[in-house]
Amino acid sequence: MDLLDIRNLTIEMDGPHGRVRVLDKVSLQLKEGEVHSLVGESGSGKSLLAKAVIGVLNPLWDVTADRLWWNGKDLLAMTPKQRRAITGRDMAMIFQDPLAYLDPNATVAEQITEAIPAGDVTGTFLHRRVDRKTRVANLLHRVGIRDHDAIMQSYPYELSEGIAQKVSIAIAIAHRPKLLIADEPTTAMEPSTKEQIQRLLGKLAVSQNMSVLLITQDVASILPATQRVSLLYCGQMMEHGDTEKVLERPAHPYTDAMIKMSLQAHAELAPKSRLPSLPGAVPTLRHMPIGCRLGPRCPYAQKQCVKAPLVRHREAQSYYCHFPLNEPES
Ligand SMILES: Nc1ncnc2c1ncn2[C@@H]1O[C@H](COP(=O)(O)OP(=O)(O)OP(=O)(O)O)[C@@H](O)[C@H]1O
Repeated sequence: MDLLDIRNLTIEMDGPHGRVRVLDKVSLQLKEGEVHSLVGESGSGKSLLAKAVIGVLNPLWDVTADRLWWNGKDLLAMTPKQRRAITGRDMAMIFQDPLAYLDPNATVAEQITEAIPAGDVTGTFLHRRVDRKTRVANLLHRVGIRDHDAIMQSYPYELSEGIAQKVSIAIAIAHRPKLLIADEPTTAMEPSTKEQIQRLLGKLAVSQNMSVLLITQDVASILPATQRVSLLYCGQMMEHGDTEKVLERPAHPYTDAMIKMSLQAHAELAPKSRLPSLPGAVPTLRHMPIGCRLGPRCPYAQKQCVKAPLVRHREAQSYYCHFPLNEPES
């Protein structure tokens, strides 16, 4: 059974110019212990999808789904209190700018201690104090911080960006969540730190049997750890599947373009060379194309694309496209 099972999730909201559909029948499944990357350009709906999972969407928006299940339970049928209980116990989230989320006035040790569930620490006052300190040290060790004595006493402003993100991960995993949502956790970091954090998330997924939903705009940045990948464009799912398969033989023109853009961005570009991006611009919410929303920008689009494509499968890949690329020769 999937830990998270989302089928045809749609989110609509009323804006000044009428009703807009910000997520359009999006499906995504997440298994226990899997690192799953959710990739898409800015405004594609990645954060909204994450917010729908943790249940913090504006209550005035219309949220419908054939299925929004957590561990076999229907999240949409729950009361806000029941959902908060599940989110608080089973889920955690980290963000792009860890320093903005850490308390500037408390030491690392104080902040991690606060995140350790009270029931985990028992015994006499003295015993609890020693136990807490050991647990904090263990958590720092688990996120790859060796010099934990010095880091424990530090305030956030004394930490490098990479260490601060590791501390925020230590805080997030202190209550042993089943799902960690990492919303662009390495976006502004330098490449070596980026890779360290990505590998750490991959290692933690295995050692804690924790699923990670890794949200990013850059398809190349997911490589070190992720097993499955989903690509969102303008609130529609374009393709998802086994990361290696999807990146080696993308079926959707959007995936293909994202991979090429990313590879070029990471390569040494000759001066004045053009990035191979899609023509045109991302449409605004008011002017969403009908059918496949990539249509007007897609080099392979034909008349048929004004009808939203149904999901199609090949091996460990699923995609939503009438004219897929890299079809196996028959
Ligand atoms: N509170 C809101 N009110 C109105 N529109 C919103 C709101 N939150 C998000 N949107 C719109 O929904 C769409 C998806 O937004 P979302 O934040 O999920 O994108 P994203 O893929 O996470 O982008 P980024 O990578 O920039 O964070 C965008 O067009 C955004 O303008």
